[in-house]
Amino acid sequence: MITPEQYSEELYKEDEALINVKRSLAEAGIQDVSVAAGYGRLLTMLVRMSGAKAVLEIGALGGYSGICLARGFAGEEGRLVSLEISDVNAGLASRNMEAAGFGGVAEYMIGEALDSIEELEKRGDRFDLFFIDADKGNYLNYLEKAIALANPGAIIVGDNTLLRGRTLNPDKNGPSVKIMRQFNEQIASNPRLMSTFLPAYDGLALAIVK
Ligand SMILES: C[S@@+](CC[C@H](N)C(=O)[O-])C[C@H]1O[C@@H](n2cnc3c(N)ncnc32)[C@H](O)[C@@H]1O
Repeated sequence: MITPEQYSEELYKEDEALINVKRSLAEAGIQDVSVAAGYGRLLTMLVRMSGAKAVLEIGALGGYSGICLARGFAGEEGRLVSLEISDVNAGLASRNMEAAGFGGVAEYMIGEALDSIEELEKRGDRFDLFFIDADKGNYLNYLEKAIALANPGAIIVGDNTLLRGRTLNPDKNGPSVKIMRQFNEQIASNPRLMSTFLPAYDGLALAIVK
């Protein structure tokens, strides 16, 4: 028997641009922790369905999710700001975005994401969709900042909310696990959010800022 995730991936094969991201990560010796294929497709659909024009991605890696997000923009109006601590990763993501036909769509801000967010706050930038996918220890901070930078009705997506099962395991209580549980609880109970939790792959939190 195959898993539901494998079945989904049989139905929807990754295309050349996304395969290229994976190939480039392997060639650079960088661990591939790109968003799962099915959730990448979901990101495209969320951007398209919501009509988001300004998207903030926290964690670029090789540009897999960046391509998925940019694919959701209808026409040429969309703008992606991507926060990445590694200049090597940001360079790779930028090249892969360009190869996928999205050159110039993304602005990469290199450094600690929280510092870059401070800069965005100073610039007065606001966003329609957030994809949180960087260091797990800052997920609660990223959630707080996303709510602060959200346009009304903005979508917040958080990846890896199950931490490969550690979130569910009462014997696992490391700092990232504790923060991820708090993040999931905040997403579920914050009165400013309408939300749900998708348990496929490594878990995905999905919320709308009311
Ligand atoms: C899970 S990967 C992102 C995957 C990417 N969103 C995708 O699906 O293609 C996490 C990325 O966050 C970056 N990162 C980790 N800590 C960070 C921080 N404090 N500030 C900014 N970026 C960070 C890592 O360098 C890595 O590239």
